[in-house]
Amino acid sequence: MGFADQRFNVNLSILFTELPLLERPAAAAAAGFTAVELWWPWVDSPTPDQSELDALRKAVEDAGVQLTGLNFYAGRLPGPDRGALSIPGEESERFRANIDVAAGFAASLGCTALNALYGNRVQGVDPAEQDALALENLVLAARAADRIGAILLIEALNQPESPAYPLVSAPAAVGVVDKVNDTTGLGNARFLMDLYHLSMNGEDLPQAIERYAARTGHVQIADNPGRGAPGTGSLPLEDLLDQLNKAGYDGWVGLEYKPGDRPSAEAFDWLPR
Ligand SMILES: O=C(O)C(=O)CO
Repeated sequence: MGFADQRFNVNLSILFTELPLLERPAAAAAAGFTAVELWWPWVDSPTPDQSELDALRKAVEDAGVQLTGLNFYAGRLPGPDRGALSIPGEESERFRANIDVAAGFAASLGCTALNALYGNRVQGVDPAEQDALALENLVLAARAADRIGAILLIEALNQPESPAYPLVSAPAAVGVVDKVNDTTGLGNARFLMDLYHLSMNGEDLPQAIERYAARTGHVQIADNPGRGAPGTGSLPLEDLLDQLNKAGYDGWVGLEYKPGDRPSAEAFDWLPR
């Protein structure tokens, strides 16, 4: 086993961002990838014009790549926000308005994984109120995902870079996964295991894999320190992915790292060809 045995997809919201959005799918294809994933690309709009959705769909189709993952609207990301679904008021409404738009767009491209970022804590708002709202919205999202045959992903981020985000450990995110599944009875909520975020939180990665591989619906990687390509830091990513495979995870592994001081197309030299 090793990197050559993994199915990697490129995250087009962190790699190839030097290119306009509509050029990124073709750039990923030119770099040899068959699959891509995206954060919600319209940070100011949960409900963009149909023409914008159509243009992105065409760019993905024309490039001949599969969209394997899509984040729901998450506020300004990149930027200070980390999701909208637990933020009372306008942001929650924007998330709700986005649910069917994101699910419809995913379905139109055969994408079967939707990632719902939880949202930051808001000063002056009771965390219990935010958690209750989050559960309501995640249930709506899980049902929408189920209607298109998709899973709903819930991700742990890292505390140093996302200090107001409450899900900063694998157990915290998996706890939410379990609550959503218990409420819907659908079983389609899954953990998004981002090894970079977990390592930034100081988690024991082999132990997290052993405990949570069976509830993991998607994996993302970057090296640590630096959130760069594998080999630029000190994480034993090849071994960790092997361990995930042995534990039964055979899904996509998202490359969600920064290319560094080079064009993204040159940031894949660690990959065996
Ligand atoms: O914000 C991040 O780092 C993410 O991984 C979003 O999916």
